[in-house]
Amino acid sequence: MTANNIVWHDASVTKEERREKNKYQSYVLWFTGLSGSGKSTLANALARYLYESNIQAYVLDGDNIRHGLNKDLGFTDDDRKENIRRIGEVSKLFVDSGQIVLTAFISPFREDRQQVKDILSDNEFFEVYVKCSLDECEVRDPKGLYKKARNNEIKHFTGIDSPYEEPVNPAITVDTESQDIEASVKQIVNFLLEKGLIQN
Ligand SMILES: Nc1ncnc2c1ncn2[C@@H]1O[C@H](COP(=O)(O)OS(=O)(=O)O)[C@@H](OP(=O)(O)O)[C@H]1O
Ligand SMILES: Nc1ncnc2c1ncn2[C@@H]1O[C@H](COP(=O)(O)OP(=O)(O)O)[C@@H](O)[C@H]1O
Repeated sequence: MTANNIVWHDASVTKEERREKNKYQSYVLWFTGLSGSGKSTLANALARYLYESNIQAYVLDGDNIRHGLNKDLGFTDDDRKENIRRIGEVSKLFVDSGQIVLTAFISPFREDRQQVKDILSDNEFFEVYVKCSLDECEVRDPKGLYKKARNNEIKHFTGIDSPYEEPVNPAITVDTESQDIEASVKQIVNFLLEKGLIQN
């Protein structure tokens, strides 16, 4: 059921004022990739780098959000869609509050990622494709989930019996098979500097 009789209330402090005071823009870096590709590792390494540069960034991570806000959702296509829709809305609130948001969700469907982009303004959504082959992710298997999926102990596992749609035109592609964590963080930081999304 949808609610009636609700009226938007304008905020007394605007997004632009918050950005002005912070001295940096607010936006979403949307990390997407297979389980084990390195989304959480890179988002957290970048958050640490930004924090030490006096820039507030907050990581929203699939595993963590599924313990709370989205604990009612599983891994069917519809549940993943709803997962990403909610995270998109939460990210939008963070951006409105002047924060940089680093999201680390598999977000396997192009359409769902596009929908998040569509609810944000220009220069508020940057897709970061964390590229890593399924073979390498299976070797890493940091949580032992691929092993379980191969043994049929987990159904609908991304890359095994559930699809992953690669980004078509991501803002950044970090190849975590050919470069180390530090090099990927540097690549993203360089992108942010070039775009004027952070200052030196
Ligand atoms: N069936 C299945 N498929 C994929 N992943 C699974 C599954 N079951 C549990 N997990 C664990 O949940 C993490 C993915 O959650 P996400 O919210 O990022 O997934 S999605 O965006 O809704 O597809 C994922 O975390 P990451 O490894 O960090 O990606 C897994 O640890
Ligand atoms: N070059 C690399 N870049 C990122 N992670 C790497 C790299 N090489 C090895 N790893 C390891 O791969 C694992 C990736 O796990 P994680 O960050 O949880 O991935 P995801 O969030 O995509 O599931 C971590 O254990 C990390 O240390």
